[in-house]
Amino acid sequence: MTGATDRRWHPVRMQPVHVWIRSEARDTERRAPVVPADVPVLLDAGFEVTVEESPQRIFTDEEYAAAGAAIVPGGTWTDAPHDAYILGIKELPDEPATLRHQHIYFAHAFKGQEDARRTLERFRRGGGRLLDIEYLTDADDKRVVAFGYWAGYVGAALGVLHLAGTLTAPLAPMAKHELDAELEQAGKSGADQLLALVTGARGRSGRGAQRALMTAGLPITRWDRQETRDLHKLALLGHDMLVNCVVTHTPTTPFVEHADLQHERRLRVLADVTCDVTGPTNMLPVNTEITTWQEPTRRLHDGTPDSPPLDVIAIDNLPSLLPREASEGFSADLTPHLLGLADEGGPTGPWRAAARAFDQAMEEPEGTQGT
Ligand SMILES: NC(=O)c1ccc[n+]([C@@H]2O[C@H](COP(=O)([O-])OP(=O)(O)OC[C@H]3O[C@@H](n4cnc5c(N)ncnc54)[C@H](O)[C@@H]3O)[C@@H](O)[C@H]2O)c1
Repeated sequence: MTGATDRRWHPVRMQPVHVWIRSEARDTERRAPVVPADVPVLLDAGFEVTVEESPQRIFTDEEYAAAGAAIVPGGTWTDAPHDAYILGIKELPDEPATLRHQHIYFAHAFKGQEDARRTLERFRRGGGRLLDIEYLTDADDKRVVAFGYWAGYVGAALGVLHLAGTLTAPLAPMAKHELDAELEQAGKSGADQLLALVTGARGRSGRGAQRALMTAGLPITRWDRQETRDLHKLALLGHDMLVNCVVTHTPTTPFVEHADLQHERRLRVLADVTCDVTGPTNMLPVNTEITTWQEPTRRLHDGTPDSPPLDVIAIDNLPSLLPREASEGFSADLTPHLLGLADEGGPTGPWRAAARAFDQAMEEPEGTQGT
């Protein structure tokens, strides 16, 4: 980290830090980055907190008002004071064409897609800055806030329900107690005799996946880096379900390849939480497409006389299916870092890391991002 001082982040702040929680543009997105229960934490630290009205958010406007936030109409962030941090989860609406504020959200804008370039261009034109939550990292380069736990929970749960024959589409956001009741029922109906393997078991989503499997009573095999070093394919294929929660950037022997499908196997469901379906480190190259809330499962192989058909679940917005729990967990992790925006010496390390990632993306010449 360089010691360079940023004009926008001068150590001596005259104004309190202003966090402006915008309404989400995507109408299926019910999550919130900060929940009402955490608003007083920010207010007590001297922050100003504004929340836009939203008909779809899992927490009501009244809950935010009762917590002490100022409530304003949806979409008014465009007129927010210049120094307000505009906080959201998913993409911004297409307008305005120029972005002048500092925005905190998941923009997926640093990997060279067409949309990414357009987003960065909007920031360039308006002089604003993107502090992408994916790039809030600590000194060990580890992400400090993520939705992984509930992604793993929901991914494994959907896998269990599919094994039990009770998964119904289209999927819709639900309450955890409803999902848990379905898991317990699936367990009682025989799913508790099925074998589940969780890869990436020590990570956030791996831990969430195990929790859901325990709710249904399935026996769990847990593999992380050490257990996959010498990959035991026959052991892997001897499970009914694989819940994949691995994050790796180094090419590694994939867990399930096309040739494996001809072997005698028990495996019949792949729940791919990672969803890295087109990346160079896709651990499940038998699948190259995501699945959706409308069609959560897809058949990958019809089976052989000795082996069952194989289906995949690879939904890339799993936490949105449990919006309340996902928001609460995320807010608990993010709020202490928001406090770091008001640090005496300027915003703390993770914010500086996110700002560096943005500056780097802005500096890269056209067409080289993500290569
Ligand atoms: N589908 C969704 O809706 C959704 C939502 C959030 C996150 N995700 C994705 O889920 C994935 C997991 O995220 P996370 O927060 O759990 O990550 P994490 O970093 O907490 O955990 C990853 C785990 O994988 C392990 N690992 C790495 N290489 C391995 C290997 N070769 N064999 C076995 N284990 C290995 C690591 O040791 C670690 O324990 C990410 O790709 C993330 O983008 C998906």
